[in-house]
Amino acid sequence: MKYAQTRQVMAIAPVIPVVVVSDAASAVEIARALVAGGIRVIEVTLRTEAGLAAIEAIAQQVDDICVGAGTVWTEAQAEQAIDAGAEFMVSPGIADDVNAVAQARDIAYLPGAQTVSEIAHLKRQGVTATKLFPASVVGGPAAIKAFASVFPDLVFCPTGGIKEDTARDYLALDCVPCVGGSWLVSADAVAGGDWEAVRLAAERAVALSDS
Ligand SMILES: O=C[C@H](O)COP(=O)(O)O
Ligand SMILES: CC(=O)C(=O)O
Repeated sequence: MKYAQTRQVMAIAPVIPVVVVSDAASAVEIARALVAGGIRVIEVTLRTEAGLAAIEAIAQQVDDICVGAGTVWTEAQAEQAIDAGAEFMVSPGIADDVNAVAQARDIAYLPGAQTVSEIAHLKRQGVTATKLFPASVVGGPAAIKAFASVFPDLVFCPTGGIKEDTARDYLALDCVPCVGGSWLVSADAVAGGDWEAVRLAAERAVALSDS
């Protein structure tokens, strides 16, 4: 069982941008803008029809970015995402079938948890890195501190309700190498094709790792 790759993905940038795309062409533009701003990782959710095609397009057309699939719930979705070029997978909660595919195909995987019992379940499955979702609702940095006290060997990628002005509070914790968030790629920027706004948001996100 290899989970080192998950921590490698988490080390790429202080923020994993989570995107919901409506077409593959704009997904490629988003990915290029993120790379131009210094963020070389992107999680494309499978919440839209375009998700898989977007992952494939980014994998084929954008250099120097680690593309992953988010909102992966089923074995079939996991297989399709990896075949499309996903280098990591994310689930908002526990999805044992997806974990099994991740292990079988030796790919990075970040499953979500909200409670101590869910984290304990993931740990029993061999998971050493989990996302906390929705982080702001579950209790924010204070909740992560409490979870870390009983799971000192785990790292977290809190996601959900985190913004540019609150990300540092999470990143200040030793057990949080990165956070996830959709704020870098706003719906307005995508609707207006404002890739410069995405690039600038990515630049500011890179700066979050400055102490
Ligand atoms: O739907 C949730 C996103 O995946 C991440 O949450 P966010 O939009 O609050 O950053
Ligand atoms: C919330 C998230 O990251 C996901 O949908 O996978």
